[in-house]
Amino acid sequence: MPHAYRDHYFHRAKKEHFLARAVYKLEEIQQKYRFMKRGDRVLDLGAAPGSWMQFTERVIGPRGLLVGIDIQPIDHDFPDHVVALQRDIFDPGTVVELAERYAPFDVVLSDMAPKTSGIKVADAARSEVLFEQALAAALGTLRPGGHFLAKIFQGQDFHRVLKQVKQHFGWVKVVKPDASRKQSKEIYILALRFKGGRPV
Ligand SMILES: C[S@@+](CC[C@H](N)C(=O)[O-])C[C@H]1O[C@@H](n2cnc3c(N)ncnc32)[C@H](O)[C@@H]1O
Repeated sequence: MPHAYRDHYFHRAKKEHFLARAVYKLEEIQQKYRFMKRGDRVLDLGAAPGSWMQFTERVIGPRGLLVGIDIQPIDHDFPDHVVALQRDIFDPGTVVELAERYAPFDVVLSDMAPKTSGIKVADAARSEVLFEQALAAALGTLRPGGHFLAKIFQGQDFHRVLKQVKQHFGWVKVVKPDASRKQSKEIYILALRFKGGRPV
């Protein structure tokens, strides 16, 4: 990581033994909206290296279930109620496996991000595709009344994507946590109260 990015949150994550500074974005959203509860079943997409998993595992406790997936390996020792899988969300078998083996989920999280090229329009377009894939996974695995939180880089298609989310959830809010770098185009869409299932 370039030295310039080693900010307050980076050092805090090291000190508090979190695998990434990203944890503070989820912590902030959870503290404000309390959308995850003890005993929940949670799916975390784009979970490597695993800081959201570390945080979520503590929120849901041993009676919950956490499934984290990433194309990269998730190399961390988690307790028994946590499953870490190396999978590509674009592989059609991934959502089928999640739906058949682990659904229904109370909450679907996605912090998935493309490898950035520095070309803002291209990076936003790839992030929007990842977001739509996360939304499809959520629609196929959430229980009615469940919640969805996902990252997206704001680009040309942002409002179309937001409209799509609003069709499926009772309450939707765009959130920019303090821990998200100001210069970054990333924001999170928090969508509560899934209106109902659709087959995978
Ligand atoms: C910002 S990182 C996630 C950090 C994570 N939330 C944490 O707290 O440790 C974004 C992740 O999205 C993953 N990702 C990107 N494309 C993916 C895909 N097609 N399928 C699954 N994961 C993907 C990347 O491998 C990367 O690990």
